[in-house]
This record gives sequence, structure tokens and C-alpha cells, in this order.
Amino acid sequence: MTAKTPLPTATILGYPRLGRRRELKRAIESFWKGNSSEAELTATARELRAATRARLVELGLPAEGGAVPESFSFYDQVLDATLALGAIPSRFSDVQGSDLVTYFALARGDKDHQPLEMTKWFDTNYHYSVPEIDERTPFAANPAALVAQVAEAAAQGIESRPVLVGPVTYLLLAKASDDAGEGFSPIDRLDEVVAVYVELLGALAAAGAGWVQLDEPALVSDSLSVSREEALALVEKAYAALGGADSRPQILLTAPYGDSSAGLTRLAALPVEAVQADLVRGSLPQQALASGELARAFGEKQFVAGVVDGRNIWRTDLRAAFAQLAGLKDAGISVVVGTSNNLQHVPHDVNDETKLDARLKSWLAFADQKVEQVAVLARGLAEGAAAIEPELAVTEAALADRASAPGVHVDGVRGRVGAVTDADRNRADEATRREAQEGLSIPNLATTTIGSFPQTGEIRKARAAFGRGEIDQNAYDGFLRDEIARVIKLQEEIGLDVLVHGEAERNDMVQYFAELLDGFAVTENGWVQSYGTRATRPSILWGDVSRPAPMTVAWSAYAQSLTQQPVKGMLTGPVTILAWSFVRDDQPLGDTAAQVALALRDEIDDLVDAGINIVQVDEPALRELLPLDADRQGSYLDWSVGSFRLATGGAAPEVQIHTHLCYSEFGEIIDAVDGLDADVTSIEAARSRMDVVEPLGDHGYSRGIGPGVYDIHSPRVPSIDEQSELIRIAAKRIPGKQLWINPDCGLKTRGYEETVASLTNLVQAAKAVREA
Ligand code: MET
Ligand SMILES: [Zn+2]
Repeated sequence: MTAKTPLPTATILGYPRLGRRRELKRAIESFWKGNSSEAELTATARELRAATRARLVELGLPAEGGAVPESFSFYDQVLDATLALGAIPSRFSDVQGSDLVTYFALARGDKDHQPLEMTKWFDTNYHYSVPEIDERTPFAANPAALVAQVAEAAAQGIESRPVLVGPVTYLLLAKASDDAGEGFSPIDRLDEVVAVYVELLGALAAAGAGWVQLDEPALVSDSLSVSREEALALVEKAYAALGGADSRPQILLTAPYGDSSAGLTRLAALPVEAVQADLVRGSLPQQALASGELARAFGEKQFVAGVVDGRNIWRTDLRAAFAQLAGLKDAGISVVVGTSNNLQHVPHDVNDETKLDARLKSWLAFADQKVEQVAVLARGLAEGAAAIEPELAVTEAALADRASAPGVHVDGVRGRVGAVTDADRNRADEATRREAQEGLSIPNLATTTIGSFPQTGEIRKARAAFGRGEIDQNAYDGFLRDEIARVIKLQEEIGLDVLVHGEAERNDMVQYFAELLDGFAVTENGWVQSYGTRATRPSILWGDVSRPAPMTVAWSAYAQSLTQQPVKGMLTGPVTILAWSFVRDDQPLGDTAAQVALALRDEIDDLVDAGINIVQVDEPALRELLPLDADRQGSYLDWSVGSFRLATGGAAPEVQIHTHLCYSEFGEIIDAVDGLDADVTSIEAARSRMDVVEPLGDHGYSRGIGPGVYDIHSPRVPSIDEQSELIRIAAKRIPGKQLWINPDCGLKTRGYEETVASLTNLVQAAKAVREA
């Protein structure tokens, strides 16, 4: 091991990487388009990394000793590990070119290759590229990128700390490739992968890295292929080997995104030099702390206490955090102040927001403010509480101001939530509803879409022009009405049964509602990476939520006025609105969800009054928010399902409620899906070739179900045969009366040409199966 220098007492697990103004996004996309060279792209990346390191030091992380993490990525940190391990799936072995060309081929595919699958990273809205591993996947250390970053930092006078997804998490997040034999699981190859990590660590040590960070969030999840206890045993095995390596940097092992308290004493006993725990989502093992057992297990080792929330945008309660840190120190543990997780999930800097209400701003902390908070707490640990009293007092005042500010607690909203009864969450029984809905005259194997139609360049242009004040409200509304008219006519021509208005007015399915509801604020520059070069700007849900005016009624009613076919109203559900916003942390999420639900309930009322008899309430994030911790899943499902039922529970029996689920596998939460009690559920299924149909069939699901028959993630047009084949698979398990025919998800990212062709085939496929 390289010379022992302790980690400075302030650090973070990682920092946003697209750049303050999404510079990296622009540079990468320009490279993809062929408008710039690889050399230009790598130069931009180098500058960005240098700027990030300098910024972190400016904000208070020490330049020496490995406090500054190297968390840059061109696309995704799991993909970075795939490259570092040389674990290129054989189906990509013919890709020619540099490492970066291979990297992007894995990430995005090219004309000859489907990309690696993407899926959600733990319970976040960030997506990683899923490694594909089989018995023959090659592993060979490729430390070049990591080593180069250490050297870059050194040239800048900074001793940085390389960051890598750890071996256990890497393999547990991987999937067996299509070539893998029956029963193979990627984790079977742990020993070989650990051997490659040993080589990577050796190269980093040779390059002068004093510390390396290995992230093992698998330690906090009950949603992986092995139990949490098994994951801990695997970590013990792997880190015994890593710790024993001849030449390596000191190791910081992290367990972000959840609660590692049950295993913390065991982690502290591993042959590593520092262990991190998430103390925002997770907790400390109080008993082991009180008895001194935890301190004994840590011994000389450092404990990085993740007290600053890396998932949300509120100022940390510094006084409470400091008390926790001081308690650890008093217990004899060598404490380092840290974040709960990589700050990649929060935007850069509150000070980049010029339009946000000043009072709201004073309650917030984005990444830069969080780094400052970490530095303040570390100073307090070193110099005593008195040294940071001014900072403690400022946060305390901000928190008190937040608690008493108008809009945070609105009596009317609270009173209404308080008066909710079970009856409000229960519609008429299924048989009554089925009969009442016969008036809608919906055929067997009814065809429909999920809501959005292509967001064309013209739509974006009109929205931007309206935003800049170049066209007025009238002109913009007129544009949107023309767009709706076009989309309605198109659907009639294609022959769809249940129509939609197309969602042209929505910039985003959550932000659109956040802008119209009280209790939300939106940011200008609050970008957060969702995957690759894609970023979203989550809204900030800061106060009690209510609906000052109808939000969607005019558009849906206009669409219905143009056609004899039924038009579906289209809303985003309470769980998804919460999942894709920054939510308040001063009350249980279930309470917030109930407020949003009541606002949506009023909207449904108004839609029905305006002649809309079918309303879809989308909940694509229902699975995403499922806690990693099995103990917390039951109460989550209670409030999430409950909030959906509260939103839809006021609908009369003749109103048909739809919901839509996508982005995840819903097989494991079928009871919850059933519990939503929607009359019709459309659910992503085409890519998995109808996997979800089995659990639904086994469950005896009795209401309408629309497993997607058209994968909207690619521009490829699925043929009539292909779609009718999927319909037939579904029809084997789901009676025709219950079966709906629809795409996997909305069409907003597609072009018109492929959309029209695909939907035409979809209608023909439904017809073919209906006739047979
Ligand atoms: C991510 S789910 C999207 C549902 C929405 N109604 C749409 O069609 O775009
Ligand atoms: Zn969807």
C-alpha cells in the first residue's frame, strides 16, 4: 500500500458531470454528429474535469489527501467500469476504433449493434448501462482513463481520489448475456473480476493515487438477485482480496442510497482504510455505537458519515448533523464528513437561479452549497462547535423561516387531506363499473395510444418562441389547437378506437403540472443527468399543493369536440409527480402524495363535466420509488396505491379510468398494480415479449390490460405480423374482452413517419387477431 495519509475530514462521493451549462452534453452530441473530433471532445472533457476539481477546492475540499473525487463520466459510471474491466460483450468485439468509440457503441449502439440495455440505478431516476456477462466475457484491466485523471489532477496540484463502481455491485447489476448457459449468473465470476480490480488498484497506486473510492450500493438493496446478507458476505470476500493486494491505494468503501447499519460493524472490520454510510436514508447501529463495539471495529479506520443529503435540494439541518458527527467523534470513531451519495442527482448551484423566489432560495442547497456545508461541518469537528456557530445559526434561521413561510402549511389543503375517508379511495365495484361503461361502446381488442404524439421541431420552436414572448398566448394556443386537430384527424384515419389529444402543450409530463399547481417551483438551470447526455430539470415541491384552475380540460375538451370517437383525458399520477420532482422533506411523502391526489381528483371531475369519459392517470414511476429496503416496501405501496385511488376514487362508475406503467418490470408488484383498481392498465411489454402477461395471468387479473405491442424506444417500424404475434401471446393468458392493444409508451420521442407506419400496422394487427 502507498504511504498512509488519512482522508481529510471533508469529502463528497461525487459531483455532477455534465457541466454547469451542460457543456459536456453539447460537446458529446457535437462529436456524435461528426461536427467535432475525438481530440476536441477529450480536450473539453479535460477542461471540465479541471474546472470541477478547482471548484471543489474553492468550495472547501482540501487539495491534498484524496478529498476530491474523480467522478467524471462520458456517459455512465457502470459503463466506465465495463471499460476499465475490459468486459466488452462478444457481440461488440467487431467494433473498430478507439476506446471512446467502443464506449459510445456500447452506450448507444450503432448501425450494426443494439446498445446495452439501460435501467434505473437503484431507486433513482438515473439510468445505467447494464453490463452483459457470460462464462466467456473477457476481463482485462484497462486503467488508462483512471490513471490519466490522477495525473491530470496532480498536474493541477490536486491529489484526487478515483471512483469506481465496486466489483460486487458491478456484477449484481449485470445481466447474463444471451450466450450465457442455463443457470449462469454474472456474480459467478466474482473472483476473476476481483483479480482485475486488484490490477486496476495496482495501476492507480503506481500512478500515485493515495486513495480510491469503491461504491457498493448493493449493500443496501433488497431488490437484487441475492439477499442483502449474501451481498454483505460477497463484499467481505471481495474486499478481503482487494485489501490484501500488494500494491494499492487506500480504499474508501461506500454504501450509498440506503441503510447499511445492520452490516456496518462487519464493513468496519474489512481490510480497507475507510467506510462510508448513508446517514440520510440510513441510520447508525445505535447499540453498537453505544457499546463501543462500532468504535472497536473501526479502530484506526475512518468513517465517512454521509450526513449531507445527495438526493434532495434542501439545506442540511447543520445543527442536527453536527450533533451526530460529534457523537461519533466522542465515541472514539475517526469521522470524515461526507454526503449520503454522489451529488450527481442534484443540480450545480442555487446561485445560478435568477428567477427563483429569494425566500425559497434561502432554504435550498444544490451541489455547490452541499460541498460548502460539508466543509463547514468538517471545520466544526476540527475547531469545535463555536467556530461554526454563525453558520449553524444561519441554517437554523432558514429552517425556521421555511417552517413558518406562507404556502408551506395551507390550512385549507391540510383540512381537506385530514377529512379524506376510505370511501374516497373506493370506486363502485367492478361489475357495476363494467356495466356502466358499456355505454362507451368499446370493442374487444380496442386500440389506443399512451398519450403523446411526436414532439416535432415546430412544436418545440413554438413553445420556445412563446417562452421568449415572441408570440402571444393567442397565437400559441391557436398553434396548439391546430396541432390537436391534426393529431385527432390522423388517429381517425389510422382507425384507432380511443383517441388522445397528443400532449403537444406539455414540455414534460411532470413539469407541465408543476407549473400549474400551487406549491411547486421550477428552475432555470437545475439540470440533473437522467442518462448519457440527457438531463431533466426536476421541479421543486416546496409547499402544500393545490390546483388554482383546471390544467388540461380545455385541450381535452377541444379534442373531443372534433370527433365522435372517445378521447382519453391525460394526467400524470401523484406518485410519478413526486418521483420526478424534488420533494419536501418536512412531512411524510404519503401526505404530500395525498395533496397532489386531491388536485388531480378535482381535475378528473372537471374533465368529466367537460364530456371526457375516459381518463388516464400515468404512473410510470410506481416501481421506481419502491424502497430498496424490504421493510419499507409495504408502507410505500400503501400510500402510493392509496394516493392513486384517492386521485381516481371520485370518478362515477361510467367513467373509465386508465393507468399506464412503464420503465420497469412490474411483475414483482402485481398486487400493487391490481390495487390501483384502474379499469384499464397499459403496461410496457414489447421488449420483453410480453413477460408481464404471465404474472398477470397467474394473478387472475380481471380488469382491462394493454401490454405494449410496439417498442417505441427505436425508430424501427414493427410489422403487422410482429405485432399480431405479440397480441396472440397476450391473448393466450388474457381474455379478449380484457385485452387492449397499444404501444409500450408515449410517442413524443418518435418521428411522424415511423409513428404513422407503426400505428397503422398496430390497428391492422388488432384487426387480424380479432377476426381470427
Ligand atoms: C413515461 S410514460 C409517458 C406517458 C405519457 N402519457 C406519454 O404518452 O408520453
Ligand atoms: Zn410510458
